[in-house]
Amino acid sequence: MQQQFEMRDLTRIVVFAAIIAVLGIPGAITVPGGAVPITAQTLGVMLAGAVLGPWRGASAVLIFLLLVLAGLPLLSGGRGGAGVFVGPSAGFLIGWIFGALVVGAIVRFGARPPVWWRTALGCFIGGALIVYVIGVPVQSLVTRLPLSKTIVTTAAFLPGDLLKAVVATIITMALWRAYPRAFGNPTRRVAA
Ligand SMILES: O=C(O)CCCC[C@@H]1SC[C@@H]2NC(=O)N[C@@H]21
Repeated sequence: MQQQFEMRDLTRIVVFAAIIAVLGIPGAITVPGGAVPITAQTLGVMLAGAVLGPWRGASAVLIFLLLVLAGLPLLSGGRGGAGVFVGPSAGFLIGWIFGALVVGAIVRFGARPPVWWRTALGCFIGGALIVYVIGVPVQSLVTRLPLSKTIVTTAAFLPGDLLKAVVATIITMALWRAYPRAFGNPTRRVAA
């Protein structure tokens, strides 16, 4: 029964879709020579997977992206609409769905409570590497920049994405201690 989808799950999913949107408010950092910006929204993708688990986390990202597709200006810098899904960021945006899925799978592997090092590893592998694996080839195709050169521009994302994985880990561990219900159907509580 634990896997049953509840109304509260939908609420959690919508809350995390909103968190991803809010993280777009500070805007983006343009990478010199790169067509894809640095954005805090990947922190929201990591948190969605780490806190909600793979499927609910990916659903939060999917809802966010559907709202963007519908034209809501929810991407950093107030962008939205179908155009972003055929632009240089397209693969990264689709990669966010799989990224959240992988973050959640790694963090949730072996059940709860979340373990800090696996949370950090999951956030970095899912929230950064998996996103790059899908995003970089698409960026290369769209911009017609050789793959090797596109990979070089991707290095600019690494420091920020590492930092975001650390921040996502700290928030996830703190949230588990303070409010395990956020994770949905907690079966075990950690000692304070
Ligand atoms: O708003 C956009 O158009 C950008 C979406 C994709 C940004 C990618 S996701 C991985 C990497 N880390 C970042 O901070 N930016 C890129």
